[in-house]
Amino acid sequence: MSIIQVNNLEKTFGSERALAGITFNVERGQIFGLLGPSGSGKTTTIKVMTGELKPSDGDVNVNNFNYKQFRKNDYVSSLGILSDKSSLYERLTVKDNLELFRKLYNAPKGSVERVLKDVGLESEIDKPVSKLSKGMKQRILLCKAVIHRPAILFLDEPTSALDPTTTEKIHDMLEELRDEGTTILLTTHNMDEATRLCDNVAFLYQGVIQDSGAPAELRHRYKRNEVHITYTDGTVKTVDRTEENRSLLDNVLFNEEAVDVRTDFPTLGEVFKKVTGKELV
Ligand SMILES: Nc1ncnc2c1ncn2[C@@H]1O[C@H](COP(=O)(O)OP(=O)(O)OP(=O)(O)O)[C@@H](O)[C@H]1O
Repeated sequence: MSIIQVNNLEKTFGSERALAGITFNVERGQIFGLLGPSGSGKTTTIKVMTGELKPSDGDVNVNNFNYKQFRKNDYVSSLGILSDKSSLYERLTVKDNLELFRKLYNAPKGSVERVLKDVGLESEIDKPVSKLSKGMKQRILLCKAVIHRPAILFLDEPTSALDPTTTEKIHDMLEELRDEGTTILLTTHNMDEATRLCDNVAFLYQGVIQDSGAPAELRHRYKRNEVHITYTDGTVKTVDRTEENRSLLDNVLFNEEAVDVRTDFPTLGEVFKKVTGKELV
């Protein structure tokens, strides 16, 4: 059974309809990406799942808890959350910050050193948080979210506005967490991030899931039926992959007339634009 089940979830704020009845499931041990431009409803979805907001309609079950039980301690302690509201005590050291959360969640001694090692920041353990760079703080916030080894991790735009090296380190850590069995639900605008990390994604736009699937499957589903041939003299020809071009394509491959033969797989960003008519920015 799926660890996250969202059925016809609706959320309205007064006359504003943030979620217009969305349905999706996440399997245990997957990284699932909610992709959408600003205002599409990603944060609202996460806030419902973390118990911060109540659904206006529909049903949500996470890790065998119904949304009506999302305020229970057992539920809350099974989650790790990283959002733009997550914060650290600037004047305390990295160690003191993380020890506070370790004790709060009853995590074993040594957990602080373990998570810091995972994000490559063990040498910063005695520094006050105020002395760290933005990328380092984000990695410490991730440590805070996972110190108690939660079953499910909710990440609201975990790498937005971070440099490529920090982003890479965070991606490595998320993959390790998945390998250990953690289920991760993240939101992002970043299609490269989604393509690299996510087992499945849902395209959210105007409070509606417009399409969903594995990134490779979506790219395959929306591919153009064209083949680009680069011949040995440098000329490039584009032909449709149809029955009547079969012998031409066979010849190209068999006679080694071409230096490159490529089919056109759109990027996930191009697929998003095709589905919604909107750039994912
Ligand atoms: N507390 C609130 N009161 C009123 N409207 C809200 C509230 N929270 C969200 N909304 C509205 O719901 C819609 C979805 O917002 P949400 O924050 O979920 O989008 P998002 O996809 O996370 O965007 P971003 O990428 O900018 O964070 C927006 O139109 C927003 O204005």
